[in-house]
Amino acid sequence: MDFLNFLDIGVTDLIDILLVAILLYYLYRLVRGTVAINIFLGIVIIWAFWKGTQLLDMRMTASMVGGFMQVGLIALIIVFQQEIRKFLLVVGSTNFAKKRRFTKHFKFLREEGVNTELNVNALIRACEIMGKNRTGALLVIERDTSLDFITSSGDEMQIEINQPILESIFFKNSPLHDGAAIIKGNKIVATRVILPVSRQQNIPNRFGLRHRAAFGITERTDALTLVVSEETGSISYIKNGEFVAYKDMEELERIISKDLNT
Ligand SMILES: Nc1ncnc2c1ncn2[C@@H]1O[C@H](COP(=O)(O)OP(=O)(O)OP(=O)(O)O)[C@@H](O)[C@H]1O
Repeated sequence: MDFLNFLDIGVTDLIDILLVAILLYYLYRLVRGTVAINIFLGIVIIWAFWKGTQLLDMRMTASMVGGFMQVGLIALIIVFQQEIRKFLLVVGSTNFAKKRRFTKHFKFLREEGVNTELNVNALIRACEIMGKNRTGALLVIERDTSLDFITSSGDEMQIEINQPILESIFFKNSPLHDGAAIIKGNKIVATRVILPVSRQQNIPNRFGLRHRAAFGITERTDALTLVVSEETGSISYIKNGEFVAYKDMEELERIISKDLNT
């Protein structure tokens, strides 16, 4: 029963399997909810098939699929270019000082004097009023990936969030209304920020640059965005380069609060 040799498993093999499982899980989290998930699943299936043919010593099939897998590596880098970028950006710019679970044990890492809890209710109420008044708005909420690399394109500031402040920033005649506002903790840290625009083909044409900019930043980072349409007054919640569906404002508030705590 030579082919069952692979069942002879040691401690290092177990650690090896565990590490691969963790890596696959994080890869899955990165591509979850995007079109890349289908490509990712396809690759996992082909890889499992390849390993299966190798274990069963089916040499011809294994060498054919193996050849495909080797070329596939280059294709993979091209196909997952966005996700690899996002992954490296997340690894390179993670705000460890903001990680709640982390800072719970290491108080010295907390930002001094900063109320890090975002007032989601004020944010939602402001969006609701702006929607009713047909005031366009683009709000980007920072999570673990630092957004410092884009805030410099706008006007940096430190304003505690409340409903009237948000409304006055995006008021049509306000000098600050253009572009995006960046939210960090419970503060607006920049306004008039220019975001990278998404080149996704499947965004319907009725959505213009404001929405494309929201898609763009959430494709590249783990930020959350709220877009109030000037044209229709509708409020879109965009995360991971996708619209997130919600029934009413109460549900939206719950979803955002949950997303901020995971
Ligand atoms: N790259 C960008 N980064 C940040 N804000 C942007 C960007 N591009 C456009 N905007 C904002 O979007 C506004 C233009 O919105 P546009 O009408 O093209 O978008 P839309 O998605 O159709 O939104 P609406 O439904 O409000 O009309 C600009 O005035 C500007 O404030």
